[in-house]
Amino acid sequence: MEGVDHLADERNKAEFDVEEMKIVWAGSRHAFQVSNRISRLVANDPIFEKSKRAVMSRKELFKNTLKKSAHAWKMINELRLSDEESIRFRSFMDQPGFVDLHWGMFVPAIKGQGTEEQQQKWLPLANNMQIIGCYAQTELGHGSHVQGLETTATFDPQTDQFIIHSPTQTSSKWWPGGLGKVSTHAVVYARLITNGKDHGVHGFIVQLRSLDDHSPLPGITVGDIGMKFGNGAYNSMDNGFLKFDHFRIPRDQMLMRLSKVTREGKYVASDVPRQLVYGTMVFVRQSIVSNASNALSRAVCIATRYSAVRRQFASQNGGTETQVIDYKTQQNRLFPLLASAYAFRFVGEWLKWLYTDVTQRLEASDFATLPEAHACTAGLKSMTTSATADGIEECRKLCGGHGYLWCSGLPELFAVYVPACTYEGDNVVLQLQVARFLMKTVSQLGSGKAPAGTTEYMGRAQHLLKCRSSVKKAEDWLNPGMVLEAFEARALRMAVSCANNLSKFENQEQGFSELLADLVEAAIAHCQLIVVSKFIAKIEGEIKGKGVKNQLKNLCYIYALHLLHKHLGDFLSTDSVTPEQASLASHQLRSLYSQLRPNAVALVDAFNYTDHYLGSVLGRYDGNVYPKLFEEALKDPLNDSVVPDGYHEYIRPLIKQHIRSARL
Ligand SMILES: CCCCC/C=C/C(=O)SCCNC(=O)CCNC(=O)[C@H](O)C(C)(C)COP(=O)(O)OP(=O)(O)OC[C@H]1O[C@@H](n2cnc3c(N)ncnc32)[C@H](O)[C@@H]1OP(=O)(O)O
Ligand SMILES: Cc1cc2nc3c(=O)[nH]c(=O)nc-3n(C[C@H](O)[C@H](O)[C@H](O)COP(=O)(O)OP(=O)(O)OC[C@H]3O[C@@H](n4cnc5c(N)ncnc54)[C@H](O)[C@@H]3O)c2cc1C
Repeated sequence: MEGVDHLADERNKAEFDVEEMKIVWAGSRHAFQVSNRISRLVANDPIFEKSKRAVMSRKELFKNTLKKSAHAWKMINELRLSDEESIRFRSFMDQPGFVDLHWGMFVPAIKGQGTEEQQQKWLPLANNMQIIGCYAQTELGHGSHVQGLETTATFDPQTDQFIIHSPTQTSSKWWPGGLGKVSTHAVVYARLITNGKDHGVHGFIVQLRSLDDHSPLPGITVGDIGMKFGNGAYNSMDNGFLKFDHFRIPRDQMLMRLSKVTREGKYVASDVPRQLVYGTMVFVRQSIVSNASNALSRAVCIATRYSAVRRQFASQNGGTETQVIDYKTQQNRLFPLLASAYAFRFVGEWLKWLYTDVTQRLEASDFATLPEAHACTAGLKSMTTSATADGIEECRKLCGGHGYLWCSGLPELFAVYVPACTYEGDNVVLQLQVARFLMKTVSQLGSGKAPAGTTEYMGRAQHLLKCRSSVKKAEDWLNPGMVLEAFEARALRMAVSCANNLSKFENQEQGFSELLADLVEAAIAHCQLIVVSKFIAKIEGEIKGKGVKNQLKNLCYIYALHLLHKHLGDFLSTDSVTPEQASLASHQLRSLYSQLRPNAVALVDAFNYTDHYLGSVLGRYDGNVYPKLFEEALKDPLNDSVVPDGYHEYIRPLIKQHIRSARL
């Protein structure tokens, strides 16, 4: 029934102040107010309607994205939205497109790697969208191995220009978002060659298309790489290819904040670490962690509301059928995902802080925390995106058959989200960066250099390598110190075990490649410890609102104990817990599920998502699922006519043939 809240009973059960939880989720009262206002602004504008994406052709979808992006830009200007509001606006628009790369990578690359002069020249143009840019790093032959890029930028002292060239087919740029059909400019990563010497990969601002008629400039071959996974979904994005044929750019279009080429062609490296050329990726990886909590919370919101609406099988006393959310199996799959959404939110907040901190330090020429910032952004990007992609698919299954319907919102969410496990660094490749960092830290233990930041616990190796968990009863698993100690012992012991195994190899690189799988496991254990510890830090801080802290505590321990259960092999094999303690953890987890159950719907309401943003019949705020499923079905183009197109050509002849042969 229209106007009736089918989830009202669920909402009445909540034991906490949902409005205060909304503020905790948003990060601050101000952030909540911005999100709340902007999400409704987008939802109420018919231009941003998105339910027909699945039945649009690629060209229609692409044009629809252009239309939405242009309309969004007009509104952002007319309403004079701040940067923060504009970011929220684009995110609630919820349609991947070239603007994501323009604002998300092109502009940050110029800010991070351009000199003051270059910023003054290019940023006003980019900020007014008089030029549109993308980030062209990956090539057909190399994505992960950035040092293996083949595109060359050879300095020509005669003309004071760089000649950008794609010497092989595999050197063609391949994948950059926004490149295929829209971008007028790109930050292109190419091997810098001066006086015949290869100085490795550097960034260059390159104009690709005419600003008059949008045609590619002479020497540029550019286009879209074709359809990607899923209908609709990420196909709104024009991921592109790009080939250069001795294309010339002025010398001052090399991004020269980190190193320079003089008029004479002399390469001048500054004293900052060369890895800063990867700075844009660090920035984006950091933002991907918060995005993971957005995507996972959307899926969890849909699955939770629907699990409360959906009923299967009579209850034991023969009354109404059981809400599927009451099955312990459903809770065991759903509630850890709900907890993960909150966990990723808080670790994302912390990572943002870490990123801001390292940026300020770099500006003051303090590079000490750069390796940790790289390891944290890489590892947490990897861990949270993998868990989120798996979590969205789990939410689809939690919704049974209807989860497979496009209008559940879950197939598209999955299709759009899953490449996050690959872009901005393949998730395995990134964990190996964490592993390198951990191995280095372990090798320095005892050298007098105390590990700091997220590896501070390694400085307590003497204790952590020997200690036995003191958990004796199920409630002990609600003790933050005991939980942290188990996670620290597991992470440290896995890292030390890898380091010991590595030391058995004469050649460290060979040892590393033999032990890759174990190293990735150790890196994941370290990242999980970070997430657990940041969640615990959150619940130990000041939190307002009736019952809010209590709910967050439950979620925190569900997150931690579910991880313990899932990776029990690690915890047992490292002697970080005993089988008895593991069984107490499972007992505690079940109790936490029961405590969470009455609050489940309210906890997803706290995400404050509009029905527009959720884009799901199953996740509707009012829970009015069944009539709306029918409405959606009737909107399908196949239902435009009762007798389908093709009946006379293909169905009728079959049936008639059958009748004729039956008569024989
Ligand atoms: C808005 C969302 C839309 C998203 C659209 C998507 C966009 C993209 O996908 S853009 C392309 C993204 N591409 C990647 O992420 C490529 C992944 N590969 C890499 O980042 C690197 O090549 C690498 C980290 C895997 C390896 O780097 P490399 O220098 O070739 O090799 P080393 O292993 O020898 O590293 C040397 C040294 O530098 C440290 N390091 C590496 N990266 C960074 C960094 N970003 N910041 C700081 N330090 C870094 C590395 O750990 C090594 O340190 P040491 O062991 O101490 O020598
Ligand atoms: C949707 C999407 C958008 C993208 N947008 C952009 C963009 O805007 N700009 C841009 O420049 N790029 C972009 N990319 C490219 C992206 O960054 C790369 O695809 C990514 O970095 C992975 O590199 P790869 O494709 O070379 O994978 P590969 O490295 O070829 O990975 C293949 C397999 O090999 C494994 N592997 C590779 N190296 C190692 C190793 N050393 N040890 C162990 N295993 C290894 C990986 O784990 C993986 O299983 C995008 C990609 C996608 C899918």
